[in-house]
Amino acid sequence: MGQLIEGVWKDEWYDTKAHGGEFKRDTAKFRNWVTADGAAGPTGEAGFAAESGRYHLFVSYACPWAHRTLIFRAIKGLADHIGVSVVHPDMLRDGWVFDGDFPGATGDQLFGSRFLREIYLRANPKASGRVTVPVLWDRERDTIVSNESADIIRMLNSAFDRITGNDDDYYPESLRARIGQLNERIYDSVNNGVYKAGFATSQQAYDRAVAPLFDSLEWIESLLADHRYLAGERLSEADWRLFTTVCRFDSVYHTHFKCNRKRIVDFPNLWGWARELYQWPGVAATVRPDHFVRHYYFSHDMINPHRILPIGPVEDWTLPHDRG
Ligand SMILES: N[C@@H](CCC(=O)N[C@@H](CS)C(=O)NCC(=O)O)C(=O)O
Repeated sequence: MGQLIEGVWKDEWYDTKAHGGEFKRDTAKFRNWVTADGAAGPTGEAGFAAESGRYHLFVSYACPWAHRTLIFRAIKGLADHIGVSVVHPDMLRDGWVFDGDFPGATGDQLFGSRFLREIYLRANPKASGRVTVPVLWDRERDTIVSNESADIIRMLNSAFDRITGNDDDYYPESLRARIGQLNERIYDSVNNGVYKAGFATSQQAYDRAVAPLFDSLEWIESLLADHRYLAGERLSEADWRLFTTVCRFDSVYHTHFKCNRKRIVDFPNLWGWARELYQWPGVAATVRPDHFVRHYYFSHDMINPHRILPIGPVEDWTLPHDRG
């Protein structure tokens, strides 16, 4: 675990001391957009046109942010157009590595690198900052398009539609304002909230994270009592962004990050909604408990010093979801 400083790897854990024991997530540094015609997107440079075979994703099956991009690749019919390299689930002194000795870890399919940081240094030999997944790589310009999952899923939602013929829209114009409101609260209190609770190094920082987390889960439970999906009757980006945290919750966050006031299975609407999304065509194959259980319990030895992986829980995600 570490970061790049002016192109040099420094092995260090998150600095929570600077913020009263609180974990602060870094902002992503590469923020270009793939667009249908290569015009510039909301941030970054122009020149990244959607083309089959041109782009590649570097991901971890363990990571909820990377998981979003794998889901969009699956549900938007992009598997034949965007390649994938999957890192090893253990993230230790060297950060993410490409060892292939774990089922589903593919190694670096483009360059045969050992470390993910080599991909960042290829894009910018003087790169500084955390070396995170997901990374969307451009094989033509030999650089990183983006390392921000929130942006990558919006690109995958629409930029390749002419190539795939799949125009399913998870960010429709009419729901954008509502999706924005949902994302804001859910990102801060749930997606990132579990990390703020789990990485807290003071009681106060933990308390400040865990109360809003469960308030938000109760609020989501009530939304899902009245509507099939978060933004109403239509499945949207907001649902997929929440799903990647929810599918890790009972097996990882509940125990390892001490988010244990309740489990997902204790919220009937949320649990049914989660099973429906899990059962959505193409999605189950992107959910890899073997990677996420191993990653969290093994990599974070400051939380779990003996690196013992837990036996449970046993939950059946294939049960009928009863949401239709
Ligand atoms: N803003 C990024 C966050 C990605 C992120 O933090 N990924 C984690 C894995 S879950 C990571 O790679 N962490 C490595 C590190 O912080 O050194 C996104 O959503 O794409």
